[in-house]
Amino acid sequence: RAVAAAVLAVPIALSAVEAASWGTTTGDGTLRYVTDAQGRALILRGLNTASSAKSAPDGMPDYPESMVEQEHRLLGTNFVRFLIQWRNVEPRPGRYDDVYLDNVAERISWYAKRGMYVMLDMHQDVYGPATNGNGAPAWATNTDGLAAKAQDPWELGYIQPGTLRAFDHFWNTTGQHPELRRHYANAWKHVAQRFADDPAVLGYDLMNEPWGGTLPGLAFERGPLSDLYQQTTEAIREVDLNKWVFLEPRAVGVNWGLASGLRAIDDPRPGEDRIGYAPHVYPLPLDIGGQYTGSSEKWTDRTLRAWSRAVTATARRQNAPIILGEFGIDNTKPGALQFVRSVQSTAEAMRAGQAYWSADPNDGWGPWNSDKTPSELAPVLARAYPRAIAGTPTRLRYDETTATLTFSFRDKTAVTGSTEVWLPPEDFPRGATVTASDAPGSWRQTWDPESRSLSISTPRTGREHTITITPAR
Ligand SMILES: CN(C)c1ccc(C(=O)NC[C@H]2N[C@H](CO)[C@@H](O)[C@@H]2O)cc1
Repeated sequence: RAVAAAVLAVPIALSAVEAASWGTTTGDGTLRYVTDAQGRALILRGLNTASSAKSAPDGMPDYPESMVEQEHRLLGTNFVRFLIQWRNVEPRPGRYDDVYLDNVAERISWYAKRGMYVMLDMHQDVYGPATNGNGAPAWATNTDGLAAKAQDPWELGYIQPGTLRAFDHFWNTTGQHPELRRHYANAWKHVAQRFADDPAVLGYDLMNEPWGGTLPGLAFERGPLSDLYQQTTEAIREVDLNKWVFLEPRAVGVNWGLASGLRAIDDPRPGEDRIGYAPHVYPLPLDIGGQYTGSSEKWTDRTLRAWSRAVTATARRQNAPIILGEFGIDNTKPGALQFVRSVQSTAEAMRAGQAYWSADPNDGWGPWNSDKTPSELAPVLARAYPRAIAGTPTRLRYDETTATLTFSFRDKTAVTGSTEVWLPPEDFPRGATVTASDAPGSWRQTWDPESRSLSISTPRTGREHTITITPAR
């Protein structure tokens, strides 16, 4: 991995210099929030499900409904970044596989049954199976006969000559395949047509970890990547005016904390844009094999602060809510669980959604062992959080040392319902003690031990509300 990062670091160093010209604002966190049918701001927590789908012939993750129930109960998840693939949506040019989409719809219903939200992620790594990756169909893969051998580590596959060529044709950098981006946008249009009326589907993550082939990072993002996002958003809006469209920056560099060059995308829907920002974070010190200890921990923390500033700056440019689409680590590494807590705290301070990579059992990264029992990561992911806030959030923090959850919000017109908080059994075995900044007697709380859900209704006062929740003694 160190070799991979070093080889890749050259273009990054160049774009880092370029990126510096972009600068980043400190910002005060996200501007906007994804809201539910009652207008409440959603704080989304979930898993990426799942890497096993990448190689499955039917494109489905090896993750039964019983595991959805288990994660919802043990981790309190209310969200999933669900992997879908272009190869399964459009196995032949212009021909869509609706049986595949029926299978996706069934999985979505497992989450819907539990009040969970689904973001569909059009996943790719290293372009597609024909270049030893996953995602793109064979008919859309043009290597011109150049080598695209499997690599160890796998990331080096991105710079295989054949893979670079496949990406260059897709982005039409070669000028020889303008049809491929159109097919991609129309594949998304077909998916959106299928799920436009499914209330559990929150929106569409247009491309996982985009790579520009031979195009350097910022030119790639400002050019063909932003063009594809605009083209695809317009195609989706022909059939779906309401789901959120989520954009990812280029992976290399931005996952490490560099600024993104994405242009702001115009959403043709009537009313407010519904464009979200869904970056990933994989700090370079850990990506090149370091562990979250000593100097590597300090560098990683610097990375997380830079990442937060850069992501907030890009989200501001787009006026977009933020969902951290991926973060993860090999749990066997020293300091791994503390790293996960650091990322959770960083995303909380931005009031961003979070999806951990990944739900797959037995890969040493996820919350499940190979026998599907909870791993040592599970209680770390089982973190108290407000699932839906009856206003505009202004502050969110969980102090794991004292198991104290504090959040603040302002009243917002047209919001109905109460604020809903999930509390894990480990930290809140006997429920919670709740204090509010509102006058005693003006607010109410209800605790449901079965769903571990705390409901808090607050009066409309025009003043900021602050709620503090600690374990009941
Ligand atoms: C050279 N390029 C383009 C590159 C290198 C490395 C990653 C990566 O580690 N990604 C982090 C995780 N994300 C994927 C799934 O989206 C996982 O397989 C990686 O662990 C991405 C791209």
